[in-house]
Amino acid sequence: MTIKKIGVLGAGAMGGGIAHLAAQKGFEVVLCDVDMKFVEAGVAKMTKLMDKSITKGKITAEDKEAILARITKTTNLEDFAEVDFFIEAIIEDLDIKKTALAKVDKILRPEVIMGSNTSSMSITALAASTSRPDKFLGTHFFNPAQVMRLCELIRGAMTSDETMQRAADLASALGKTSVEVKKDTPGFIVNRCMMPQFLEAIRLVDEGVATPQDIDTAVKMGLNYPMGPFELMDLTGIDIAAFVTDYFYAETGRELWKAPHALKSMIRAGRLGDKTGAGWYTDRVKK
Ligand SMILES: NC(=O)c1ccc[n+]([C@@H]2O[C@H](COP(=O)([O-])OP(=O)(O)OC[C@H]3O[C@@H](n4cnc5c(N)ncnc54)[C@H](O)[C@@H]3O)[C@@H](O)[C@H]2O)c1
Repeated sequence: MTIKKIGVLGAGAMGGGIAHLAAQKGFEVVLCDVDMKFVEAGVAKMTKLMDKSITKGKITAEDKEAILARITKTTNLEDFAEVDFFIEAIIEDLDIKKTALAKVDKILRPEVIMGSNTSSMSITALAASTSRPDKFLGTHFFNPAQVMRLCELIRGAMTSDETMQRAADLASALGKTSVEVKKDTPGFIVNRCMMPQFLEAIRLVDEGVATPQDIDTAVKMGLNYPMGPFELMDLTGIDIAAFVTDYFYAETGRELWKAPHALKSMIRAGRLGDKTGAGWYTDRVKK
């Protein structure tokens, strides 16, 4: 089956980005959320981004109209009946995801592959809520999906080789480099590599070795990273970092993943990063 139409459930930061990317690449898209206002907000965000691209001469007004025309906006799951590939990008809650996936599974044609954009949950557990665990995998895009080059493809316990190959082909058609995560492990590859760096950086602060600012400077200048760990945590959310490390600890019991004191203090103080106006830094968000 040739993939022409992609279904995306959840029109937030990731679902909206994936829908935009797919429509840019010439796919028809069905974008669904619980309320039309969320779908409209997702489309408004892509429209704003495309208006900027027009100003910069990267795309034309006709390109923008063609991209938007490829997106069907809906709150009705039945509209997924004709899609050739499905991606779930809703809230990071296992029960809510499982309930939604079970409903969508009944609507999709039997041969259609289902991907989840979860950043942490077990692909095997999500797949078990459907009748097609062999045709279910993790399709982990990064934020913003239109820009970031990677897509992690995660095997659940039952995912078939054919499903992995077809998902890799789709990722490539979407302009992404994909990597195969052979086992359904917490954090997959990227978050598993990134979290120890966050935690070690926080421990350096706890030990009084250096300030967040100096650690960021050291990492950027010494390792040639585009951002330091504290800047990146402020951008992506300190609560997310805490959630992820608590989840890793609960799943593995390894001391390595125990949240350091300074991380807990930030959460208790309600300093969650840019979204709350302050995090490790107080001057990143423009008033
Ligand atoms: N934000 C990131 O940086 C990032 C990066 C990679 C992966 N992820 C993962 O992607 C997924 C989506 O994250 P996000 O940041 O886009 O979240 P978000 O909060 O921006 O958007 C989630 C959307 O899902 C909708 N939704 C919730 N329940 C629904 C349901 N039952 N049916 C239909 N729509 C529903 C919400 O209304 C909302 O519009 C999560 O699993 C998250 O862990 C996020």
